[in-house]
Amino acid sequence: TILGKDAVLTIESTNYDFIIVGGGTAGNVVANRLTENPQFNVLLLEAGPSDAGVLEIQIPFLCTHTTPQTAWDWNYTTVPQPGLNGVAIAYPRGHVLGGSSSVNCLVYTRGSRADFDRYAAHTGDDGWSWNNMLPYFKKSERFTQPSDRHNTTGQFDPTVHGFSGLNSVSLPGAATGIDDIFSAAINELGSDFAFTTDTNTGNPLGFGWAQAVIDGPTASRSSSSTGYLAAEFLSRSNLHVLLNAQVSRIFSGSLHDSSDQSLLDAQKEIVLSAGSINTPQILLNSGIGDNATLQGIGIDPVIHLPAVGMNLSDHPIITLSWLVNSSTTYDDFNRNTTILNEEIIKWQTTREGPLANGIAQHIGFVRVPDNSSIFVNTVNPTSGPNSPHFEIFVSNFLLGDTPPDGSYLSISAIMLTPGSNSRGSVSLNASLPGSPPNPFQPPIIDAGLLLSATDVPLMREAVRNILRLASAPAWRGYIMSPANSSQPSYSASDTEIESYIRENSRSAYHVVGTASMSPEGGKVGVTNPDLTLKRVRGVRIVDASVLPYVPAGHTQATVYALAERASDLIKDANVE
Ligand SMILES: Cc1cc2nc3c(=O)[nH]c(=O)nc-3n(C[C@H](O)[C@H](O)[C@H](O)COP(=O)(O)OP(=O)(O)OC[C@H]3O[C@@H](n4cnc5c(N)ncnc54)[C@H](O)[C@@H]3O)c2cc1C
Repeated sequence: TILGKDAVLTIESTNYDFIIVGGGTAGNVVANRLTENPQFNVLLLEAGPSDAGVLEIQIPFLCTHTTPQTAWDWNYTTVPQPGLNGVAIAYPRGHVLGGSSSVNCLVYTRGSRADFDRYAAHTGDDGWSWNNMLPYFKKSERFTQPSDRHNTTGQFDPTVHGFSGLNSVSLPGAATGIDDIFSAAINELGSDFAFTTDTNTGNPLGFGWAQAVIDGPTASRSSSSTGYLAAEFLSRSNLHVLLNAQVSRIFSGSLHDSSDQSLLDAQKEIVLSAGSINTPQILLNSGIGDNATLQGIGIDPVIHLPAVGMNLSDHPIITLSWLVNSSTTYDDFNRNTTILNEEIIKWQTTREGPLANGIAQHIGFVRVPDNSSIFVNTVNPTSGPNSPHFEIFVSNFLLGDTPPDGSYLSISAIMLTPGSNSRGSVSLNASLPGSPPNPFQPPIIDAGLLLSATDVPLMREAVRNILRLASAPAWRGYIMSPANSSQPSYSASDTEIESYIRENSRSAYHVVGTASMSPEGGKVGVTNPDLTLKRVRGVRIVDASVLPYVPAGHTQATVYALAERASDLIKDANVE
């Protein structure tokens, strides 16, 4: 059942075993898995509206139209970022059923084996190791034929994928004019650019076809809502979904003074799945955080957990673009509504065509050698052997503000291994001295980007690799000139590249770590390895905020797998 906001009073009169806060990527997985047990009565509370029928969400290529500053975005902005020349950046998060899985850019990457072995070592729980998490990646995944039904033999490794899960994944669903050129370019370059069949095996190094959370047969975005809350699950009598319902705090306490607020009880557990920004916000508003800081802003401390909202970790991204000699790039879809509308009609009638593609056709992962001068006086921030330092992906259009004319190629790099000083935070905005913050106001967000000694050198290495890729002979006659005169050239100095990086890097929106897990009994951290909130009974956190380090890849696949394991942990802990 999905209930509108008016249903609050009905909700109050009902007895729930579990209340899940946040119908996003992780929350919907948990809602689905817990309600497999007909004995469990589950309420899922989502602050945002329904995703039903929203074309911008459904059509893969329109993913860049879903944020920032839309009705499906929390529309957050960070504080000025010292690492980005003092600029405050947009910091989107999904505010809609499906959460960020309804608005993200669909790229499906899992990170490296070493990332998960580091989570296991960090928590002392081998359940988080790659070998133990691979079954959960597979459980969540349904690898589908791409929408153009092309032969995918040799384009992915079926042994590491799942084929009967609830989150659809596929290879690009429409060929583009750059596919053959890209293949020729990586053949010409070899070494770091060598072809790899699949970057999701746990050893991502190399370049290959990009996978995305697109359901091939319907050419549509697969989100936690389309998969885990499909009609067959919503019809379960023990699953109740309340939309437009924003949770202010957990634990009983006074309401905020408005008639449309309610107190709800969970008999077994509250599961916080509000994401890396809102989960710590709810905890802090509930008096769970650093005692002195909470007192300072007029909140009565309940549990002293200083790590709440700290340790925020994220990936910086940089894009270089070129004007190209082509009439088949996707730029027109982003600047001409007549052309876009024609394509939308084609997509609706055939479930094929360019709009079935996401933002990346090709992807690759590069590791900087251990003996690089970057690491002479600093710790190598890699999670372990064979783990990449940066990712490169290729787009058949200008990723960014579309110029009024011209056809473009963009190559972007994400620096995957922020150093230990690159940590931001989520804190509360105490607007009026002496009165507690309004829990419905946005928190203060610091993304902590590009603050460590290794960050810019690794970004610079990534930019040099983009330039190497773009200068492969295969692109001759295709790439014409840089799209932007400030873009560094192949012969640019380190200083020139650094200034481009500081000026143009933005977030890849892979924020984690603000309610990190740590060993049982550990003094730092927010949750135990089984994701229970430290020093509290009956509260668990299941979302990206529990990851103590950002994985070396886009984060949604990790969140799906994490939520699948968390569901098993919750079920095991609540056997009658
Ligand atoms: C624009 C963008 C692009 C991205 N691109 C990619 C990509 O291409 N590939 C990739 O792998 N990852 C990508 N990511 C990251 C990825 O989507 C996230 O890491 C992941 O979805 C986070 O899942 P989550 O469950 O932690 O949080 P979310 O999915 O954000 O879910 C949190 C949910 O809780 C709800 N909520 C929050 N506060 C409250 C409250 N107080 N009361 C009730 N409900 C509340 C929210 O509305 C939301 O629905 C992107 C993210 C963004 C924002």
